[in-house]
Amino acid sequence: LLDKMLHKIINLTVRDVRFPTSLDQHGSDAMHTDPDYSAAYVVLDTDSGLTGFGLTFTLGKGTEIVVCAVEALARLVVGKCLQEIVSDFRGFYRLLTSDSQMRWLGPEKGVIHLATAAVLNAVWDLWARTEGKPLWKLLVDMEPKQLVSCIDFRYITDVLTEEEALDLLVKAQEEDQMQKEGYPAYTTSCAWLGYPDEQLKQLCTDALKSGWTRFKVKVGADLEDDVRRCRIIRQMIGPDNTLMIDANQRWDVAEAISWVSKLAEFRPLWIEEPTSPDDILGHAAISKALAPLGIGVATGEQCQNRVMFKQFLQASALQFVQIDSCRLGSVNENLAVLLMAHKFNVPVCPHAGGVGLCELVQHLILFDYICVSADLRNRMCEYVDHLHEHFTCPVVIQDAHYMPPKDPGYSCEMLESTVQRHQYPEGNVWKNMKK
Ligand SMILES: C[C@H](O)[C@@H](O)[C@@H](O)[C@H](O)C(=O)O
Ligand SMILES: [Mg+2]
Repeated sequence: LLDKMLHKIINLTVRDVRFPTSLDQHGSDAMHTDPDYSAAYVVLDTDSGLTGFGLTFTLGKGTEIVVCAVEALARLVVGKCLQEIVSDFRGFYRLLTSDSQMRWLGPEKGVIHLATAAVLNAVWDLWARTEGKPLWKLLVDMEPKQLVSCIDFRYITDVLTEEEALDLLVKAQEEDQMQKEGYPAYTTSCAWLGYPDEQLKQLCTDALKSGWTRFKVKVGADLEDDVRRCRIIRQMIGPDNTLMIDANQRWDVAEAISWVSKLAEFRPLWIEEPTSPDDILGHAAISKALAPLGIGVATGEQCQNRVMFKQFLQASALQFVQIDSCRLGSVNENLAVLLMAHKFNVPVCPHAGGVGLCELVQHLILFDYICVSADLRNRMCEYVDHLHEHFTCPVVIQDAHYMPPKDPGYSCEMLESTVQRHQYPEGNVWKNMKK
């Protein structure tokens, strides 16, 4: 093992891979009306022959900018051996995020942070493959001291110190239960905003048949539509199943409160991204106003970094933390957020879907359950039923639960044939399309 750890990363390639999901309105919401699910897809080659795969998620246009940012980070990775990186992973995270010239592009936000996520996801994948374990298991088996040494505590020590983090990590006990039952999931696949009612009904019927009990509906563009769609879905799923609604940042604060109040009769568990993802105090006001209605606020898929999450938690501005495997600085930064959420006693319900997000984030939420939260109340991981067939180790869903992945790595290796066909703009899928 040590031998493999000593081998060097000799090459980084990054490709722009896009799927024309907007043609069928998959993934559409009140702000993103024509998303083409895409990825900046990173491959790390080593001189041992082992390969690491990573990605970050985008909506189509602009992926080429993320690709450029990854290329700009490549020199910080190529030439290093894995041992050198993981023996001081905090240092390496800092190197990527705090490069004295490049940090001006962020810091730790926007395109440069998406690029950091893609690169670090590939490094974690490489590490897990080197150890021959799925990433979640690598984390579960790791000594707490080493785990905590991967986290950059800069800017969060006022709420979480390294010593506290060590205390929060519980001994792994519930692994067997996860192997047997899996981690509970909810589906967003039935009710994208661009789907007509007939399609929504059909998908909902199918989902109920397959055992789904928790459903998310897109809202926010037109109140009358929202009322009609929420009514349909609440009637179909019955009073005991769970409903969530997602506005994707469409409203101002007062508008969010009045709009959601009008949907309260459908008893949503949460309203997701009611307003600007940067407006912490706005979210706090919305949380306060909606609490008496029994509706929580969820956010995180566009929360820039651990510092923002810290303030959301400090301000009681969210009741559900939605970590994202490709928005934050990979596993390193997500570990910090999982631990802070636990300290504040706020459940983590990861954002997934897109392309590869389910494959990635399942590892993080399994770790969260086994080593941090040991709790399933009000907890579930998002699931979206698109594009899994393009991965070499796609997620396994059984009875609306994520079954723990068994293959070594972080599960985001794509089929090479997929990458070639979907590469933008030269792949066959795009060559003949007017886009
Ligand atoms: C553009 C995307 O599909 C979003 O609508 C999606 O991530 C969504 O917010 C979600 O929560 O799944
Ligand atoms: Mg969302």
